[in-house]
Amino acid sequence: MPASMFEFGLFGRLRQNAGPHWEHYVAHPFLQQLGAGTLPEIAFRRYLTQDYLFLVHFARAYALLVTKFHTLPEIRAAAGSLNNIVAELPLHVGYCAGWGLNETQMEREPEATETINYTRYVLDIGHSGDALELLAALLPCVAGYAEVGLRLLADPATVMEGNPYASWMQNYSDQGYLDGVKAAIELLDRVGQQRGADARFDRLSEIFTTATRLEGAFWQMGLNAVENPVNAW
Ligand SMILES: Cc1ncc(C[n+]2csc(CCO)c2C)c(N)n1
Repeated sequence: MPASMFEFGLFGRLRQNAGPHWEHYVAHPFLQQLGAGTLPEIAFRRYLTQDYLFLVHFARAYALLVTKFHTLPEIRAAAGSLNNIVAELPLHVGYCAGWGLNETQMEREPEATETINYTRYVLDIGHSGDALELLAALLPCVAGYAEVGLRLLADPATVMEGNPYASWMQNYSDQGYLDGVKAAIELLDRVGQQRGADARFDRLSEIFTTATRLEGAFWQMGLNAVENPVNAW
C-alpha cells in the first residue's frame, strides 16, 4: 500500500491533526517490543484477551453504522467491515487456545477500564452522531493497524524468525486486510463529501484524536500488566 493512502484525503488531514497522539499510537513501546520479539507474554495476553472483548463491541459499532446508511453500496461497505472484524477473532481465539484459554473463558474475562473507555466512547459517538462522526471514531482503529503492521515489517529492528508474535504482525500486513483498509478510507472520503466534512472538521478531528488517544492507552494497558500482574489476570 502506498504511503499516500494514509497521507491524503480526509483521513490524511485527521491523522495529521492528531499530531503526537498518532505517533504515540503507531510507534508505542508495546509495538517496539512486539516487533523485536521481547514483549513479555503477560503483556501480550493482557492485550489480546481484552482485544477479544474490544472486537465484540466494535462489531456492534459497525452494525450501528450499517443502520445509519441509506444506500446499498454504503450498507455493503459497512457490513463488509463488520465481517472483517468477525474474521479477525479466530486469530485471538487461536493465540488464547495456546495458553489453555477457551472462547467461553475469554468471554468471561472482566473488561478492563481501557476497554470500556474506548468501546463505549465509540458507541456513544455512534448513538449521538451521524455516519460521518461514527466513521471518524472508527478509522483510527481500522487504518491505524495497517500503518502499525507495515511499519513493523519495514523496521530493521523487527525480528520475524522465532518471534512468537510473527503471525500477529503478518495478520495486519496481509493484502486482504490492506484492501479492506483502503475501502474504509475511501468510504470516509465519500461520506465526508456528502455530509459536509470541511465545515465539520474541528468536531471530526476531536473525535478522531480521542479515539487515537484511546488506542495508545490500549497498548499501555498491555505493558502495565508487567508491573501489575495481579490486576492483569
Ligand atoms: C484496540 C484495537 N484497535 C484496532 C484493532 C484492529 N481492528 C479492529 S476492527 C478492525 C477492522 C477489521 O477490518 C481492525 C483492523 C484491534 N484489533 N484492536
